[in-house]
Amino acid sequence: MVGKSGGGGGAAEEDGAAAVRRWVEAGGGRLVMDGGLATELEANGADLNDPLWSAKCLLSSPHLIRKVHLDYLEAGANIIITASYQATIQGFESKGFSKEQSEDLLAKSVEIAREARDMFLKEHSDRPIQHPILVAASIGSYGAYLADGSEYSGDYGEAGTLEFLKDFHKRRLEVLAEAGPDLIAFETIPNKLEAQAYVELLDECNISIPAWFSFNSKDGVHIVSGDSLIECATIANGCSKVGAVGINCTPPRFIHGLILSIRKVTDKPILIYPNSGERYDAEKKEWVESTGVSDGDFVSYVNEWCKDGAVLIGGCCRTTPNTIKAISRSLNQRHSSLHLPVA
Ligand code: MET
Ligand SMILES: [Zn+2]
Repeated sequence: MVGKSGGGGGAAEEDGAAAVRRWVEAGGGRLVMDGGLATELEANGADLNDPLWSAKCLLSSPHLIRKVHLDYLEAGANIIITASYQATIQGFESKGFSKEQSEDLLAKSVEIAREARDMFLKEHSDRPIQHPILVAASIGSYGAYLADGSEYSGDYGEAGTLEFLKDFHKRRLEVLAEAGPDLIAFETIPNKLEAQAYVELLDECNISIPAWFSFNSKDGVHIVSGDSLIECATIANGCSKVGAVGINCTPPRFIHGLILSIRKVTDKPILIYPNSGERYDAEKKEWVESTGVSDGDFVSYVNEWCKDGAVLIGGCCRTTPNTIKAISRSLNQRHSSLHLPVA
């Protein structure tokens, strides 16, 4: 069995959705996720113009990653997502690192997040935090590793075979699971094939940590490759290790309809962490600002998403600790009356 249990743990054989429901309940019925990590690292001065994107900070500025995790925790996040989104063994090797060093860098992303959690809990030890604080190990798609924008097209050309994708992600998944996160976050999944590869790997690698599957959409109906969200959510629903299914890095205006589609095919907890509504121009490698929504507008959607059935809510690219603070306030968590053993 790969993975140590943390953040409240639970029996190893507990199914993923049951584990997430237990955490959600301990959070008073909702959990707040963090906001954009990479874009917030940039806002803190990091230069991420590199194929490793946010994972570059694992090499150059781990303290900055820890700071951003802490900023999100202070803003009220219950879940922080590690800087491993674009961290891959293959990506580090192409920078000249050995396999062992590359694996250590992956594990380091989880260690930094755990450290931030420990610091946060210590900082608040006079009035101990009772709600769950969880570390989710991010796994970005093969397209994210390619760093050519294909995580927003899901078009992998020749490489788009099930076996290739499983082989690409396998060791990375094992290393991240062994580093002791509470959850595995398969984020920004652009196509059905990659979802299938993840499901098979979770079983074949005997991963004992609950995972979430989060897809992205550009039209409010399909995921970015054009594959049907309903089919993708059905694949996630078929895996007992998947604890939650949802949408990330997608404009807020599309979320309502997407939640309704997911609900048609699964009872698993639903998670939502949209981007700010701006569009990423993959060629220019920049966010196009005009269509973004303000933190206030973003939060005006939160009630609707809750009514639709989302129980884990946060933000993705270009959302900030202020966005998360606003979400946290609006979810009105009753921290003082909650009880859950942390880590
Ligand atoms: C392109 S989506 C990126 C997700 C990642 N968790 C981040 O916020 O950096
Ligand atoms: Zn994003």
